Amino acid sequence: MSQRLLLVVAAALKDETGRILLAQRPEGKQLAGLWEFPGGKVDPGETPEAALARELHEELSIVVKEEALKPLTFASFTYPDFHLLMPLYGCESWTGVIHPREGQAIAWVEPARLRDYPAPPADLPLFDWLLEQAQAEL
Ligand SMILES: Nc1nc2c([nH]c(=O)n2[C@H]2C[C@H](O)[C@@H](COP(=O)(O)OP(=O)(O)OP(=O)(O)O)O2)c(=O)[nH]1
Repeated sequence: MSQRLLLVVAAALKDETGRILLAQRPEGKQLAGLWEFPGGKVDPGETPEAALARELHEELSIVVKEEALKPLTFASFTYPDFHLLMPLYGCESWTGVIHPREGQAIAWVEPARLRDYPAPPADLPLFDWLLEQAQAEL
């Protein structure tokens, strides 16, 4: 069976203490209520980095330079309607103050606590990857 491949870009925004920003998917969206990385679909003709900078501005009102987006790892996960391919970029610098613009709750989460937040299944290996990285940095 062939499945639609959906390219979604996501960011692990990291603060000075190593915490990662999660955002709760707003009501009415697919997977509502689950905690995820900010990001979204790459539009036709858009690079992944441009798409992620755009989404971060739309969702959180911050400005991120594409050079500040560091490729980390990716998720590849089959949902009922599509196959998700989601590169995860790290980002430690931006301008502006984080302000959720779509009514979504946000949380700064220590890597060891990421698994406490109900999340889309595609994200769970990414949570584990971030924890391993944080532990390796100690
Ligand atoms: N942004 C984001 N999406 C994720 C994550 N994990 C995960 O499975 N997804 C899925 C949920 C959605 O099916 C898809 C992203 O779609 P989206 O609805 O957030 O993208 P978007 O903002 O461009 O959507 P739209 O409402 O403008 O159509 O990827 C994640 O950590 N972050």
